[in-house]
Amino acid sequence: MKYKPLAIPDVVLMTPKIFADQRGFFMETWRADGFKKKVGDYSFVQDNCSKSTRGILRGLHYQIRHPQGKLVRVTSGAVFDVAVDLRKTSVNFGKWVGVVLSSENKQLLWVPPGFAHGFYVLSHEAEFEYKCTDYYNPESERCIRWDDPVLNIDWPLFTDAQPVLSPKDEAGTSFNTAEVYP
Ligand SMILES: Cc1cn([C@H]2C[C@H](O)[C@@H](COP(=O)(O)OP(=O)(O)O[C@H]3O[C@H](C)C(=O)[C@H](O)[C@H]3O)O2)c(=O)[nH]c1=O
Repeated sequence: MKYKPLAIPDVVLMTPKIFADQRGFFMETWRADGFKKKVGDYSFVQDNCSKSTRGILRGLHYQIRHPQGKLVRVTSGAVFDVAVDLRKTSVNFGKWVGVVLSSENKQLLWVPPGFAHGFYVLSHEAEFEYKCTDYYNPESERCIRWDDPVLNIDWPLFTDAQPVLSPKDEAGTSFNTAEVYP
């Protein structure tokens, strides 16, 4: 497994070693020892999976209490995955990083607690799997709009349609009015 800190160094792009043979491939997608050494001492308590179709955008989500670290990957298709630093004391407060995650590149992204997370589906369909460091806590869920002008995220949008959002995401707040982490 290779671990590469991104422009916001707490966000880490992980590239598994792929063992390909005539049957297909094998890869280790996560090891506690390597993750603890290279990323940090986190425990995962919940695994999630979602499926979306082309042009769907989920996010930008975070839990203001019970903040979740997320180790995310795409098992089918491709998405543009975004993490936004919501830690007020961070030098990268309000900054974002984005990467393409796909079943082709098989990469994983570590999104630490303190970040908002979202993704935009680039392929016909995408299955998205992730491990979380805390449990789902709907009361503390918050959403910032994907198109917030201050965050100014450069989503690789299709020109033929606006992103498809859930009502919750349509009703997201602005970054300037969002609750953030101390
Ligand atoms: C997140 C979650 C949701 N749910 C239920 C609540 C709803 O009835 C249904 C769909 O939830 P939601 O529309 O919030 O799902 P997403 O839009 O995919 O939200 C997720 O997508 C973005 C990208 C994230 O980073 C978060 O993990 C999460 O907010 O699943 C659960 O039962 N447990 C959960 O952990």
